[in-house]
Amino acid sequence: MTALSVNLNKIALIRNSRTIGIPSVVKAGATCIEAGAYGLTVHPRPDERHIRRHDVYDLAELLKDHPTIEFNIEGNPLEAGFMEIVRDVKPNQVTLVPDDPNQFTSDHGWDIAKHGDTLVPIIKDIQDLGARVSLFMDPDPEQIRLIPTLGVMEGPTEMRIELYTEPYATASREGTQDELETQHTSYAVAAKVAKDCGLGINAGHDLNLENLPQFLRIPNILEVSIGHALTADALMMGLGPAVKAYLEVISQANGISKVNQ
Ligand SMILES: CC(=O)[C@@H](O)[C@H](O)COP(=O)(O)O
Ligand SMILES: NCC(=O)COP(=O)(O)O
Repeated sequence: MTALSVNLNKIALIRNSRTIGIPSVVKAGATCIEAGAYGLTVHPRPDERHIRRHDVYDLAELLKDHPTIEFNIEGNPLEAGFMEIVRDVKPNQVTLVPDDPNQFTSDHGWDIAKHGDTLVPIIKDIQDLGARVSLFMDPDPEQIRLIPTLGVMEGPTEMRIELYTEPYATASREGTQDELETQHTSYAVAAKVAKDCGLGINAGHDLNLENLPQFLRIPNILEVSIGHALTADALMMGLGPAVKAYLEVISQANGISKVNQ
């Protein structure tokens, strides 16, 4: 069953637009847990435009009362302060994302050929903390095939990739049927290559209630992390009902994908 990790970035973004602390990121996290989310995701960016450093520690405190709920922290490990937060919090998963500090949003995966050697000691440090490492990747088989050559597959924790799904989501929203099928096929091929390399497969960015069913026909997607669209849906239906709506779509899609596996 594909796990749903709810990204709380946009709750924090709304919270930051006033100085009175609402909506509470911690209360939103608790609501997601109550609704059945498998995990919580945060992306503390250097400019703290949404998730602030204290949010990460506050959520870590909440999750001490919920030991089965996974905590996924995303970010660029080469940015100052990120690894300090990871070492302090020791999350279940760390998703490494090659974002520049002033990027509007995440919009590309790692170039393993160029940065793989730099990532190796970072990956090993994170694995030594007991956390799973997920590398944010474009659906590029050649790049994905380079990951096992880094010597990080034999560590104490599972190695995963997170497929950056914005191109698929954009094709689903505004592309032709051929463009959508082409994108979907590229992700299916990338997922197969990752599976054959022994990598676990996560996915995220611009996934929503409309584009998830088709995407999850790709087998072996272990986790989707969703925040922007889920928060928009929550403004209309409530956060708890929105989480439940995503869980329902995922469980139905998984039922379909089981047939294809
Ligand atoms: C890595 C990724 O695709 C998202 O998790 C990212 O956190 C989105 O960042 P913003 O919420 O700042 O757009
Ligand atoms: N890794 C993707 C994520 O956490 C949320 O992305 P989005 O749903 O906000 O686009």
